[in-house]
Parts: sequence; structure tokens; C-alpha cells
Amino acid sequence: MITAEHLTRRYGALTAVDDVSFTSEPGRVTGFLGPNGAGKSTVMRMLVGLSRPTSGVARILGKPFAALPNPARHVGVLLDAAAQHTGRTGREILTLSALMTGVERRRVDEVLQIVGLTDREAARRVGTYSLGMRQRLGIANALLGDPEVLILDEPANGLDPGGIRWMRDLLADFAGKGGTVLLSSHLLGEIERVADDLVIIGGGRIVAQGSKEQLLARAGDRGLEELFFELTAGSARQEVVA
Ligand SMILES: Nc1ncnc2c1ncn2[C@@H]1O[C@H](COP(=O)(O)OP(=O)(O)OP(=O)(O)O)[C@@H](O)[C@H]1O
Repeated sequence: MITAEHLTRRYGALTAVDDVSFTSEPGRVTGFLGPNGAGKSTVMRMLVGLSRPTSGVARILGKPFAALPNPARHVGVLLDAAAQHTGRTGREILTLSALMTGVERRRVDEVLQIVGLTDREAARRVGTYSLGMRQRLGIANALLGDPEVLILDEPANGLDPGGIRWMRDLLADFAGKGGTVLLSSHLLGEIERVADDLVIIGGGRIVAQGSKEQLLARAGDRGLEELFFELTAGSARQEVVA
């Protein structure tokens, strides 16, 4: 379970995130959707303690991230797949993470297999990886501690259609076993297929949230895409004017 309670984050005069509250439930995939610059990454960074809220509280499994004992055992995080150390091999990165978090070394092979990186690929330096391979490695890292919660920022970036389908199945399976998944995207189509619940953000504010069925019913004949554009259009204009 993830809860955001009245999260606000200001950068000088800019309110990047404005009074955001939502819950991401166990056993469900929550899609966090919004146009570029809407505030998704800022919210996710606050959830995992990388950015301090100006006000409000974020809790994972009932506690602030920093208060979780050995957080990597509870929460798998992928915020920026491109930010991985390019001079190390994929296997080295996972092995170091395993050492730091007290995870058994054999779990490295398990997660490599889960994300479909071969031994040869894992032995290559990350600097030679495509973005899709980096996403797979990032997801392997997130899964390493066998967590109950996954927080993934734009995990489908750089994945080909087969990769996107693979990830959809992985996340559905994770939630099917009782896990909590929060994933962000600015691509509605990608989220629509995998998410059970949706949180839509525009201009730093939540503009809609609910189960996919509820939002589909609200959209009616217009469809979810049209509803998404209607709900976030004002925030996009605000962004341009600002
Ligand atoms: N460290 C920072 N300093 C100043 N402004 C910031 C900082 N981080 C984010 N912002 C601003 O906060 C707003 C929200 O950015 P954020 O990265 O959270 O959006 P996003 O929804 O993740 O966008 P995208 O889909 O493009 O990744 C933007 O206007 C951005 O420029």
C-alpha cells in the first residue's frame, strides 16, 4: 500500500506538486498518468524519500520510506533507467545491490532470468546497453529484494512492443500475487491496458482518480483519451504560459 497525503512541492515560485493525495492498493496496478511536466516524477521522488515535500506526507506500507527497515526488501524502485553506472556490467550492478541490501547472490541470476537478460548481455558494460536493456536491468534491480511494492517511473520508455507486452504481464503477475504497483507514464494507451486504477495529474494537481472502469464510465462515448486531454488541457496551457 502506498499513500500520498496532501503532498505539495514548491521550487521557488513554481508549485510543481499541489496538494496531491491518493492511495495505491495491494493487488492492483495503479497507473499514474499526466502530460510532460505534470509532476509525476516529483511525486515519485517524494514517495521514496529523494525529495522532501514542502508539506504533506508520503507513506509506503504505513511508514515514510526512510523509516522502513531495509527498504529495498520492501520497495522496488526504478526512477531513471538511464542513470545507471555505464562503466559496470549489468551483473556487477545487481551483485553490488545484492551485497548492499543483504540479498542472496543467487537472486541475481533469478532476476536476470525474469527480465530476460542473457548471461552474455549481463557481462557487458551498461554503457553498451540500449535504453530497453537498461529498463530491463532497472526492473531487475527493483525486483532484487523480492519487494511487496514496486514504484516505476516511465518503465516502458525505450521498450519495443514485445518488451512492453512482457512488462505488462510482469506487472499484472506481480499485482496478482498481492503486490502493489505504481507506475507512471505520459502515454495513456500503455497505462490503459495494464492499470486497474488510474491517478491523473495535470499542472501538479490531481484532476481525476478512480478505478479504470469508473473513469471509462465517466468518459463514456468520448473514450479515455479524450477525457484525459480534457482534464489535462488547462494544465498544459498553464505550463506554456508559465
Ligand atoms: N529540481 C527541480 N527544480 C526546479 N523545478 C523542477 C525540479 N524538478 C522538477 N521541476 C519542475 O516541476 C515540474 C514537474 O516536473 P516532473 O519532472 O515532476 O514532471 P513529470 O510529470 O515527471 O514530467 P515528464 O513526463 O516530462 O517526466 C516541471 O515544471 C519541472 O520543470
